[in-house]
Amino acid sequence: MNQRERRRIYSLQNKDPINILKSRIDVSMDNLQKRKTLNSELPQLIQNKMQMVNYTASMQLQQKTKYEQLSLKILKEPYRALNIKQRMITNHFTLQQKIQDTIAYDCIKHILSNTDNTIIKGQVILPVQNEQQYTIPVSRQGSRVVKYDHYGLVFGGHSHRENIEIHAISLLNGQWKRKQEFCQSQIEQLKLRQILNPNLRLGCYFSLNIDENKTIYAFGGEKNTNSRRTTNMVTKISLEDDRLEWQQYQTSIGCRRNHSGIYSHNHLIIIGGLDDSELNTKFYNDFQMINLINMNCTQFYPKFYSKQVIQNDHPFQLGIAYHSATLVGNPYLRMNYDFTSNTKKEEQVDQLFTKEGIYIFGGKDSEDNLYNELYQLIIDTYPSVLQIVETLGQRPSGRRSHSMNYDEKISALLLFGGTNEMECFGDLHLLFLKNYTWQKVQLQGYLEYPFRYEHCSVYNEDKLFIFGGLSQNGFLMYNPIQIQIKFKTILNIHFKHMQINKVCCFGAGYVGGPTMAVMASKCPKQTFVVYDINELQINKWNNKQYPVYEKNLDEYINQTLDNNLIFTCDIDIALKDCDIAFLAVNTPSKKYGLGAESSLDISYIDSCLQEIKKYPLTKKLILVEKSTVPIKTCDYINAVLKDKNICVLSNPEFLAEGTAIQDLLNPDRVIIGGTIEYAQQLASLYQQWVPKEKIIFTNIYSAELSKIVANSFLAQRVSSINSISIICDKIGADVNEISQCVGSDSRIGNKFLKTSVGFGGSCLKKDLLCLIYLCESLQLDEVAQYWRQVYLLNEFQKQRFYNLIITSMFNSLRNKIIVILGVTFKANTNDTRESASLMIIQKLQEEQAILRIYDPQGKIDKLEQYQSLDGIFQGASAIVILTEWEEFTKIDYAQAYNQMAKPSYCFDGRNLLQGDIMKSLGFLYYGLGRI
Ligand SMILES: NC(=O)c1ccc[n+]([C@@H]2O[C@H](COP(=O)([O-])OP(=O)(O)OC[C@H]3O[C@@H](n4cnc5c(N)ncnc54)[C@H](O)[C@@H]3O)[C@@H](O)[C@H]2O)c1
Ligand SMILES: O=c1ccn([C@@H]2O[C@H](COP(=O)(O)OP(=O)(O)O[C@H]3O[C@H](CO)[C@@H](O)[C@H](O)[C@H]3O)[C@@H](O)[C@H]2O)c(=O)[nH]1
Repeated sequence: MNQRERRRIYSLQNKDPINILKSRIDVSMDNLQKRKTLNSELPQLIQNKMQMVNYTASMQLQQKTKYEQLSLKILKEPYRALNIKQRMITNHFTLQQKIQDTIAYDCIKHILSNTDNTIIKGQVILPVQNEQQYTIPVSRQGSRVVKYDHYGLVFGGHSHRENIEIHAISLLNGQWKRKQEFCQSQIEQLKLRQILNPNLRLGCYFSLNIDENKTIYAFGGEKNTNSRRTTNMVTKISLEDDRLEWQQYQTSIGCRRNHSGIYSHNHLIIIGGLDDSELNTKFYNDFQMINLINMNCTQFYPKFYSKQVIQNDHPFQLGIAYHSATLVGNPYLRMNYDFTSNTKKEEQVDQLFTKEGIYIFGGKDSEDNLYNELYQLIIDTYPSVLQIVETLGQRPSGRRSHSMNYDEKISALLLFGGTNEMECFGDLHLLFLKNYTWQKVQLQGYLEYPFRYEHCSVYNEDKLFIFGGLSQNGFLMYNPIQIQIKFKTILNIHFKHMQINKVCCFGAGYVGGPTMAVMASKCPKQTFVVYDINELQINKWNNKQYPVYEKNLDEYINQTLDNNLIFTCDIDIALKDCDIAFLAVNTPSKKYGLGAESSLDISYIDSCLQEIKKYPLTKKLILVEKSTVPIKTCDYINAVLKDKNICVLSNPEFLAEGTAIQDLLNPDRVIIGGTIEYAQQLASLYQQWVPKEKIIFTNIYSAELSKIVANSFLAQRVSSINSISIICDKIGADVNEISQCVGSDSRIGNKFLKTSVGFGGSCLKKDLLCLIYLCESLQLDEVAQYWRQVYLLNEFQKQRFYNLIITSMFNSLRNKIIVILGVTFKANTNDTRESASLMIIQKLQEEQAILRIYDPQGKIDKLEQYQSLDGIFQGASAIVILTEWEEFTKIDYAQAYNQMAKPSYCFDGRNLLQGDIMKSLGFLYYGLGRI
């Protein structure tokens, strides 16, 4: 670890976190004040904008003469050279007016129309590098990169050694260039020159730019790794084939590093930075311009505006360093554009100019306060202007040593990584200049790699390449990463919340009832009608004797029933003037014919379609598949109802029984597949309580398939852990411990790793079988076999459990009393469909055992059950636990043991009890996969 690194870590360790936190809170409070205007005080904001327009107009008059004398003095020399100064000035003023109008218009347009429905995803990729063939640079911090054709040229940086060479990373595939390729001659020559002249070298924390002639300019930074002194030199490197140059020039501005340097029009604009070569660290707050033709330097003093009001204080009073600055726009465009010829084009150019300038974000001052405003420095006005940009959306938190790029195609700034001293960021944010809205990119893939600061990055097409930097722990980052950005949906259709007035639902079962109750409570302005052909079922709902047992269901029914929630058997009440109809009827495994026991039976869906077909619809009906259906059921619905004015969407339900209300209130995601215009209409309901980013729009087949796949994955996890329980039984390991160890890996996760007597329920098995059937019908035999094994293992686990009971009891169960605890397929539901207990009870009956069955909620048809646990253990030989009801953990097993026949067995099909305690009480205890 070098001295600087030690100093850095020391300073991190010795920072008073409370003070840091306090200053951060101060900054946030301040921002909160500033930002309050955005939504609530819109008219005021617009007024401000208009005042600004008027103000600018009067300023323009006053300044016109001065402007004519002084305009373009610094940056506009090339304009003068082309003798178009006069035209530029005139146009500039009309332009200024338009800019202000555009800003005001943009702002109103955005807030009123809410068009930012783009989901932006970023795939984090680690490009595979071949060390044999490629020149891979050593890890480093503080290096810089510029774009050169399809390469990022990486210069300098600080690591355990001097980094004077240039590396090229392909911006197409993120691979370092082959040794034999890429301007080998230039690099070799540069190296040679550096060796000949050791003063010509690049250190780190400098700024790097490339001009239109492919000449690279570096300014400032540390001279080299050893001395680590700052410099004020400009290094100029020409990479043109036959004009290779490597020159250095002294400038008159202060030596510095961690400044920002931006190339524009033969000038370098330098902002801030710091110099710690001497004992006292000096933070700069100046704006300097280096003329790259004659190396003359000029300091300039922008007028500072905040909220369109001129400020007396300089925003960077205490200096600014470790920030990022990025140029937006291209002054050449304006120079060559004929404003008189084409008004349409003129508008486009105006749009661009509105956003032009150098954008500055982040960094810190000499007292370690972080900046988190976005500043725009407009350099081509006189005087130049520095203003705080009022942005919408979630602005990135204050940070330093991040990186910022600009992409012209999407007109957005891309801000990545950095640190706030307490944490290191791995996030990517986009600021769309179209509407000044920040949007955070949802990253996927190698999520542990992005976190870094003091890195460098370059953007090309839709990929951000990131190299070097330090990790949270201050270690150098080795892996270069690439983030591929995908824009999921850019929607310009506006939500019209009030367009949906009435919603109906076919099916008042486990899904239909709770789903409509929650929807009705969250969407009080819409009416929800639940329709079922089963009158008994409807009566139960209307009399609050719910046919389903779900925690908190009562609360939602009480809130809504007879207000905006109706249960009925009358199809007219359901379909009259209805906007959206959910199909939430049962789709069990088919019991007959082709695909029997595998394919899903959609005859109940079919019966709904027949009802709809008969009904005289008066307006367009959005028909939503809420039931789990076989793939392409949507095509079938369209075929059946082809003469009706309908649109089909797929919106599968992911609630699990026992936690239905919670799942409906906070779904992990809401998937809506189908025509986007109608999907939006449905989304407008969900948006009343589900965060926008959780609503995923897909194509309709993807939505249908994703439901079947999700349940198959869940089944696969249960079978996986159950298969391990079998191994554990053989070798004496404990499957609960394995679940804990394996589930602690965040990639694997700890859910759905509880071993059991086998998964049950109306969904997992039937949906898994539906996937198997799909594979078979597509003649994908290997894939079908893979999934079938998940199903077979589940059957085996049930069989294994009743074999365990029978063999442990010496195959002699006849007339023995066996207590069955639990018949539901899991706890907290009254549902017994496909419950493992059904099979086990049947097998024990075949052994002629006397069964005493108890379940707090579940009831199996035609089977006598105990209403409570009273007297249930008297004279029994065994207890068999089949459902993980909490009530079963609270039984006094010592007392139960005393009442039971001896030997007393306990077969725990859920690993619910503590085996050693049960054994110490005298039980012959058998769990799954545990000693
Ligand atoms: N139960 C769950 O936890 C769950 C979760 C997610 C998805 N799903 C899926 O949702 C669908 C419904 O499941 P469920 O558990 O609510 O079923 P369910 O059996 O509890 O309820 C279905 C209801 O539909 C009614 N019905 C049948 N034909 C009808 C018709 N033509 N018109 C009106 N009503 C009719 C039945 O009478 C019944 O009350 C299934 O496809 C299932 O796979 C279920
Ligand atoms: O670690 C575990 C988790 C579950 N199970 C068993 O797996 C079965 C299914 O459980 P669960 O998925 O919680 O219940 P369901 O209500 O059937 O819900 C599933 O099926 C629904 C209907 O499609 C989906 O909406 C849900 O997302 C999906 O979890 C039950 O027998 C559980 O006891 C285990 O054995 N071990």
